[in-house]
Amino acid sequence: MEKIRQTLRDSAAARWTALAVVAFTMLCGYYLTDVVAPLKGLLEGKLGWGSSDFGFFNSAYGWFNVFLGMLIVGGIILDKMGVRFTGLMATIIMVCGTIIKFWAISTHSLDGQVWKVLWFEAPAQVFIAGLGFAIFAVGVEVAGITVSKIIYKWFKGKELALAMGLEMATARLGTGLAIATAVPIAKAFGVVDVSRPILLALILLCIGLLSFVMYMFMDKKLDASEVQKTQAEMDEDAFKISDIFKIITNKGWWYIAILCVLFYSAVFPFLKYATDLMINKFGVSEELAGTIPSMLPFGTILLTPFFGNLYDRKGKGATIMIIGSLLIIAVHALFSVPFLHHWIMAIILILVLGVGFSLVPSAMWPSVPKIIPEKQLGTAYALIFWVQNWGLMGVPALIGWVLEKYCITGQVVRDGLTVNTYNYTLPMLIFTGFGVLALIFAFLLKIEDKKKGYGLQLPNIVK
Ligand SMILES: N[C@@H](Cc1c[nH]cn1)C(=O)NCC(=O)O
Repeated sequence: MEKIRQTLRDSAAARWTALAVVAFTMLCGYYLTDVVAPLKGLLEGKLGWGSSDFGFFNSAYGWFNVFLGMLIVGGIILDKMGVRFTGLMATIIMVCGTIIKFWAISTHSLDGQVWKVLWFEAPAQVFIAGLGFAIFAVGVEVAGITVSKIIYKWFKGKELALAMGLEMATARLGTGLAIATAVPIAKAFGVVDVSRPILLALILLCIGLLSFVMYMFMDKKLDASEVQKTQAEMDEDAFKISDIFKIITNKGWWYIAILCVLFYSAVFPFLKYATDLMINKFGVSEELAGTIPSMLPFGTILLTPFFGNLYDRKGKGATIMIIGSLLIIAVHALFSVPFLHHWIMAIILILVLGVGFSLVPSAMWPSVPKIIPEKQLGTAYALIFWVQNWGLMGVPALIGWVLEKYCITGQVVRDGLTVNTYNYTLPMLIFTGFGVLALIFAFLLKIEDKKKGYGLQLPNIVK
């Protein structure tokens, strides 16, 4: 009988270690992604950033990813050059973008300057900080797709959804820590300094870069342990530009991509404003306001791998995405009800949102390899992230604009700084709308799965 060849991925210790190392890099990236969000009030009081400046800055996340197609370029590079080269480039880009962002927020040399670029007018500081954030975002998004491919490489036919869930859980620890610690760090030592949390994020990212370099050695070892492909097999597997056409003509892929942009538009942009919502609607103090939204990512840390494991073993991926979308709608609709303003209600809703935010991603990302072949996977993930980035770019800007135009209710003095107060009913109704549309696409995906037999309702583990 032929002996089954063992590779490094057959060693549980090796594959879980590889996962831990790359997940840590993502944690560092997610920390920086969200560290500025809880500082909205301090940025307004200390640096004079209005709600639309804040929204404009947050929209920078998608500037290069969307308009320059950097995510698509990153996906093609990933499929052509492999995970080691692409991941290293992505982490270096994250560090470079953060250096620019830190400089913009800590310097006084831009004070008093207002720039107009195309239709946008904002303080020079907002533009430069946005530029840094936009560069960082190219890095973190390409790192994200690279890590998805790395996980597939190590876990295909094994605990794929659990591994993806654990990676997301670790990354979200970064989001939770960012939301919970940004204001206390900015206010530490009795002097308010909004650049301090960004400096910490920069240090973390440098450690994340070292962590990825460590992974590169593991990846080399994995490749060496696998059966070497023949030239003909490599030519057959090589990514071709025509593969993009194959991906974008796949209806199932489109349903996942649209569900992704709608679902994430109801969550990540919400998190940017969640601290401010706690202060304005639920009357929580500025110091504690980040604690409640930070329960969202912390809650997902256990649940995302839990639902991933469930999907691995029992299947029902499409149904999981439908239930997750339903929860998101319920939570945002209840957040929009004006008389529900007790902080306990806020905690309950955030916890339920955490369940929804665990359900959809735990099933969505491991479902992509069921629809798209492995050689196109990097590009397929990149294209989904590209569609998603329209939402991550547009929705924060939209909410900032809506707040400033329709929702200002007055002004208060907090810690000696005069800031606006806001009514969040309209923004929360907008988030509810995204949830409703996401639900429709989750149903369409389930129908398409039934037609095409992708196996989204089947377990991932091959016995
Ligand atoms: N494309 C990323 C977006 C993101 C937001 N913050 C950091 N990255 C993504 O969707 N990642 C998957 C996830 O569920 O976190």
